[in-house]
Amino acid sequence: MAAIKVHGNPLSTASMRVLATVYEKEIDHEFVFVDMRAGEHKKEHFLSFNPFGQVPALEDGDLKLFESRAINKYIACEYAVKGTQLIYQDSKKMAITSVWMEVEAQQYDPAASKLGWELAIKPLLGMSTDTAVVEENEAKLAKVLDVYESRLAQSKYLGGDCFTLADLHHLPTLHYLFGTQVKKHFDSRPHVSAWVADITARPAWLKVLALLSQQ
Ligand SMILES: N[C@@H](CCC(=O)N[C@@H](CS)C(=O)NCC(=O)O)C(=O)O
Repeated sequence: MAAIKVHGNPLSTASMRVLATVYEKEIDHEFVFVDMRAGEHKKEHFLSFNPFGQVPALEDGDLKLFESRAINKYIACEYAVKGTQLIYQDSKKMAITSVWMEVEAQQYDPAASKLGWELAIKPLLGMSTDTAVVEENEAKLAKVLDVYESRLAQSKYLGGDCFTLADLHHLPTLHYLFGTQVKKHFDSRPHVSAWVADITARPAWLKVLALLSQQ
């Protein structure tokens, strides 16, 4: 029997974030497909994992978790000896990594997710893009990327010398944004551009993309 179960949908950015971690950690796992088109995430069974009715959720024995970033922190701690070390054992190094994990969640992701929705997802659904929302969030994202450019000029990865969850958490939104006009904001900043090329080429991430391409 698999060690853990990931309940999610490969098209969902938050599910992709957890899958990237599971692949980095090389953990035996079962992926339980949640059919969002059929509304499975709003039905009783899935609500027992996440009362907010959003994917992903994790089951590890008796433990049930939701919120992709919290799931990833748990996996990185619980399976510390397996696969890639996605967190630091040293508390000062980990504190710095935690700062950049918060930056991703609080500064980067709100703008990146809105842009992904407006420029990548809405066109797929035949909905029209709100250009005012795009303009506002492109400006917000550009400011965040200026900070990233300075940070990455001094540090190979956001959290420090090694690839950590602080980098990994960006991968799903990067995937959607790179098919849009927003790519230019990453390309025009040399350290950000080199960092994106590095983290998106990781074998674990390529496995997530392979799963996505089967959908
Ligand atoms: N902060 C949550 C966000 C989860 C989330 O927004 N999931 C989306 C898919 S990416 C979802 O389930 N949307 C359906 C809904 O909100 O009804 C996490 O990181 O896990």
